Amino acid sequence: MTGPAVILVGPMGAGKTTVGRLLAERLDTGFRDTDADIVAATGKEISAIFIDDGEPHFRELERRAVREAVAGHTGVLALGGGAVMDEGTRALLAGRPVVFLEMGVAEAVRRTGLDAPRPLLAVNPRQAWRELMERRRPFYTEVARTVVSTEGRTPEEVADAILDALELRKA
Ligand SMILES: Nc1ncnc2c1ncn2[C@@H]1O[C@H](COP(=O)(O)OP(=O)(O)OP(=O)(O)O)[C@@H](O)[C@H]1O
Ligand SMILES: O=C(O)C1=C[C@@H](O)[C@@H](O)[C@H](O)C1
Ligand SMILES: [Mg+2]
Repeated sequence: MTGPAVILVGPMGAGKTTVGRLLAERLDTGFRDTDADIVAATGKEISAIFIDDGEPHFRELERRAVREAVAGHTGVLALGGGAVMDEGTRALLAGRPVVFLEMGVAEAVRRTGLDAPRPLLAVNPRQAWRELMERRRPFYTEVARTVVSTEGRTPEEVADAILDALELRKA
């Protein structure tokens, strides 16, 4: 099956973008992120798309961005945190090298508080994150070939764990 060498899924703040970039460097390949593709295509930040156009519109853009990236990218691909909620996207991911980057709520709130605003966590981030994970965990697990914990690991250590889990280390 052609397509990305690694596909990263997981909740906001799991490190898909940070670890994905590192992993692409280690594998000497390209990095692509569907959130960044959507920003580039629309000329708008993700939070602005949510506010101006609504979440359903964002999800439609995301569906298309995932399809294009899975068809056209052979390096490391990070998906938006909510992409796996779409049934067609889950079907597209079947049999591919998908990694679920996992962490607990305390760490999630610490990390997502640090940088870019996440529209879905704007109000009561702790409770919002917990509810989100309850809904999403079965889908992350369903699409994943392997689950890698990001708790207590630096992004470099997470990248190493992914290389081991997918047996991608060069001899
Ligand atoms: N293993 C880690 N340990 C500590 N901090 C981390 C780790 N991985 C990522 N971070 C930090 O957590 C924040 C979120 O990381 P990142 O943006 O890569 O997450 P993401 O999964 O791409 O989130 P989103 O779904 O919102 O795009 C960043 O500030 C990043 O530096
Ligand atoms: O988990 C989510 O639903 C999201 C995660 C981010 O990657 C962005 O795609 C957006 O902020 C929504
Ligand atoms: Mg990201």
